Order: sequence, then structure tokens, then C-alpha cells
Amino acid sequence: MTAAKTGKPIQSITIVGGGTAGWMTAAALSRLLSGIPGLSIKLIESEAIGTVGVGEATIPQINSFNTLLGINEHEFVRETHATYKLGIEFVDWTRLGHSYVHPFGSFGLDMYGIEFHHYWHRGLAAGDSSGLNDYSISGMAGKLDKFMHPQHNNPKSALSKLGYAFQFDAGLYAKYLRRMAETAGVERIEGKIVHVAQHSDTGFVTHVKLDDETEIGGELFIDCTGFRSLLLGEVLGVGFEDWSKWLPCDRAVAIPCSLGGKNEALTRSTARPAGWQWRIPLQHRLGNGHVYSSAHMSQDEATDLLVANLDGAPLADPNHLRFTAGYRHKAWDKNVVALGLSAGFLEPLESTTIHMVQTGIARLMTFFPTTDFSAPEIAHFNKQNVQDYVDIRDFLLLHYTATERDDSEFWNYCRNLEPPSGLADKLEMFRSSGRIIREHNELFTEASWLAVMTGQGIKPGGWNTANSVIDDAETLKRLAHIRHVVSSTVQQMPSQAEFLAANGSAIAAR
Ligand SMILES: Cc1cc2nc3c(=O)[nH]c(=O)nc-3n(C[C@H](O)[C@H](O)[C@H](O)COP(=O)(O)OP(=O)(O)OC[C@H]3O[C@@H](n4cnc5c(N)ncnc54)[C@H](O)[C@@H]3O)c2cc1C
Repeated sequence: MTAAKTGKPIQSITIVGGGTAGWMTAAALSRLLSGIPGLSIKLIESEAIGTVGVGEATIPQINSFNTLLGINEHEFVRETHATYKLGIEFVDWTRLGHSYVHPFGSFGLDMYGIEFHHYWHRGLAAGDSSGLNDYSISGMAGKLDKFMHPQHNNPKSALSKLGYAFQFDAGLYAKYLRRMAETAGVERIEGKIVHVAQHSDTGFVTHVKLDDETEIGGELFIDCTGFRSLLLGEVLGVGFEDWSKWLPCDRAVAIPCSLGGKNEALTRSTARPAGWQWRIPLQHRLGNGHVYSSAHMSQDEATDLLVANLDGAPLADPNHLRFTAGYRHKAWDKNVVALGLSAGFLEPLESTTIHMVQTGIARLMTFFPTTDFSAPEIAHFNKQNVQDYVDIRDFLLLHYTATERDDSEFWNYCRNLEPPSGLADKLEMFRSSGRIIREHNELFTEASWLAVMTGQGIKPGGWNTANSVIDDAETLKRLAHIRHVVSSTVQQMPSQAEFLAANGSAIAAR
């Protein structure tokens, strides 16, 4: 019998960067790799450089990350001043004056093995006039700012269909994770990296040098340096795939403000003439930002538009950010793995970037290297990573291309974009038969595609006629019953404020 070819275990990991990505990585690796004897994990960050300081809305998958880290949800919510998020409300995206919700969780009830929306579409043709959100427990509760936990182990309950995520203060989140990571033994080093040294033969990074001359080595380096991509982009020279042609927004301005306006357990995205504005309710303030295309709007115009549309008083000066949509061709090269903005960025329309950090960490665990750094495994890691970006890009593009808006040059550009093949296939299938195709375990579910295709005004070409096991009259009766169950369940749910107070996770009366 021959021994498995596994190489030597990694003994030292150096994480470069202490933004959300750096501390998520530190907290996760210190817990998940605690079984490797003698493993040292260091994190270098520079207060002088700082972090992007935005990134406050998440998607439900963050619950798996928190569970993996053994995080107590109520403590986490309190410490990060978080609120519960049940979906995203899109205002003025389809046309001015129109809005819809992309809720988490799922819609209605699948029957006889056929997805719910085929019954809904049939019902509409038979005279029903209900909206899709009437069948979503998350969507309805989100609009009314209500919350309670889902009951996944009770499939008969409408609450089994509820999905939720969080909206939190990015700075407090990084601090919370930092405490966890340091308690688990991660060593934090303050300093600015001024030089990165490589092995003369292999090109592997051997150590980094700080501005005080300290040298820090490592066998595995995690690049969490944000948009700069110091190790992967600058030192290893890994190229960037520029997707601005698909996603032309390349700037953002962010301004937090005091609480105000209507309480909803939803992130709101309002389309503007050259981009869109986010509104993220936290317990103590609102996070706001305006994402825009600099080819279509100046920084001053974008800032004025944001300031004019705040629901409360500004709490800080505008934070201006620049970015390019796209990704690094390889997120892992030699002994450097990039996580977070250093690996790529697609605008935060569906709150996917923190999720990409989480996915990167999970994927790193799956392909965790030994000192051999196996090339086929690294290639696989990179292939899967690129596919994630493609999937997310297509979903984001759906919002931009399926619009009736023709009131600005920006919207005319977006409306006329030729969809890439994956998105084109999905649109064609839905337009011809009402079917939704989801491949290779892509991030967004059928329910998400249904919500946004419907919300953006795409009409299904029909429905799956295998649902004719019940007739039209019975279909209408069942649809009415589902709506009744959803709305009566939502009526009985506590308000978000009551839920937070009852669980000791409120920071103050809201
Ligand atoms: C406008 C905008 C809105 C966003 N909204 C959302 C959202 O709602 N939801 C979501 O999921 N994501 C969102 N994101 C993404 C989210 O902000 C990032 O995914 C997240 O903050 C991770 O950033 P990061 O840690 O990769 O980079 P950064 O926060 O930039 O951190 C970089 C770190 O590297 C360090 N560093 C850099 N160079 C050096 C050096 N030479 N020496 C030492 N240290 C160095 C810095 O000090 C810092 O600690 C948004 C992003 C933008 C731009």
C-alpha cells in the first residue's frame, strides 16, 4: 500500500488586510483549522490606509457562516446594531412609479411536483389578479417590518418558507469578528506593507515587509487588501477581467443618516437617472449610498441627488468610492488566495460581495492546500470562482436590461444591452414556457429569478400544463387559500422592534 500524496500540512497563514474580508477569514480559519497542531495565523492591517467602510446588507447564506463560527445570533445582532432583512424592494426599476419586492425564501406551495408559479400563472389567465408578493411570507412581513424565525422543520407551516438575512454596521461587524479571531489565537499586526518578497525560482511570496522594517513570512498568504489587490494583482500580476460594458456603474457615494421614513425589514434600491440609490435600515441609523455611472453623471450631481433623497439628517461627510465591475482571472495564484474586493467586485445591487467572501472561505476549506500547492486543485478553485461571478453578473444584468425606462441616456444604454448567453437562455425559456432554469447550483434560486423577472415586467409564455391535475376553479380556490394562510401568519408575527426587544438584541427603543 502506498501513502496518499498529501504533502506537508501548512503551518503558517498570513492574512493581509483587516476589512470585512480579512476578519471574516481570520475568524473562520482560526476556528475551522484549530485541529492543525502548531498552526499560526497572523493578520496585518493598516489603520492609516483604512477599509472601504461600506457593505452592510447580506443574503440568507450568511446564516450558515454564522452557524459555522458558532455565533450567537442575538448577541451578533446587538453587537453589530443589526436589523433583520427579508428581501430587497426595487423602486422605479421597471418604470417610474413602479415597485416590487425580491423577497428571500420561497413563494406559495409547490403542488403535485409542479412549482407554485405555474399555478399562479394559470390562475392569472383564469381571472385571478393577485400579485406575487401576496404568496411570500418574507415579502409581506418585510413590507410590514415584522419578523420571527422560520420553522424549517415544520413544512406545513407558512413560516417554513421564510428566509432572512441581516443588515449591519460594517465597522462593528469587523470589530465583532476581530474579537472572535483574536480570542481564537489570531495575531494582529498593525503596519503598512511596503515590500513583498518572492522566491527567486517559484515566484511564491516568502514574506512581506512593513514600514517599520518588520518582515512577516508565511506559507499561505490570503490577500484581503481590497480594491488594491496588493499581492495577487500588483505583485503576482494576475490580470483583471473588466465587465464595465455589462455593468457601467463605476462610482458610489455613501452617507449614513439618522433614522426616518417608513420602517420595513427590507433593503431598498431606488433607480436613479444614472444608477441607483440604496437605503439600508440599521437599529441606530440608515445606511445610504448612490451607485452611478461616471460616464453619465458627475460626482457633484450624484452627491446632491443622494442628499436630496435621504430620509434623515446626514451623520457624516460623503464617502466617495471608485470601482470597476469585474474579477481577477485567478483568485488563487501560487501561494496567494485573494478574498473580498481584491478578487473582484460586482456592484452591491443584490448584496452579494460579503457572500463571495464566505464562498471563497468555504472553497478554500474544500481545497485547503498542503505545502505542495497542487496545480489541478488550484485550477478547480479558480474555475468555480469565475462561474460564481458569471452567475451573479447575469442576475444583476436582468435588472438593468429588462426595463421600460427610456428617460435617460444611461437607461437607454442598459435597456439595449445584448444579454450574455446564460441570461438570454433563461429569458427565452421563461418567455416561451414560463419555466425557470437553474444550473450548476447557482447562487440565485428559481424563486429569486421569478421575483425579478416578474418584477421587471417579463411575461411568461405559458405554464406547465402538467398542473392540470386540478381544474381552473380548484386552482383559484387554492391560490386564495394560500394567500389567506400567508397574510394571517404575517398578521400574527411580532414587529421587528418587538422581536429585537424580546430577544435582548435591541440596542435601544426604535
Ligand atoms: C459602494 C459599495 C457598497 C457595498 N455594499 C455592499 C453590501 O451592501 N453588501 C455586501 O455584501 N457587500 C457590499 N460591498 C462590498 C463590501 O464592502 C466588501 O465586500 C467588504 O467590505 C470587504 O472589503 P475588503 O475587506 O475586501 O476590503 P477593504 O475594506 O478595503 O479592506 C482592505 C484592508 O487591506 C488593508 N491594506 C490595504 N493595503 C495595505 C497595505 N499596503 N498594508 C497593510 N494593509 C493594507 C487595509 O488597511 C484594510 O484593512 C460594497 C462595496 C462597495 C464599494
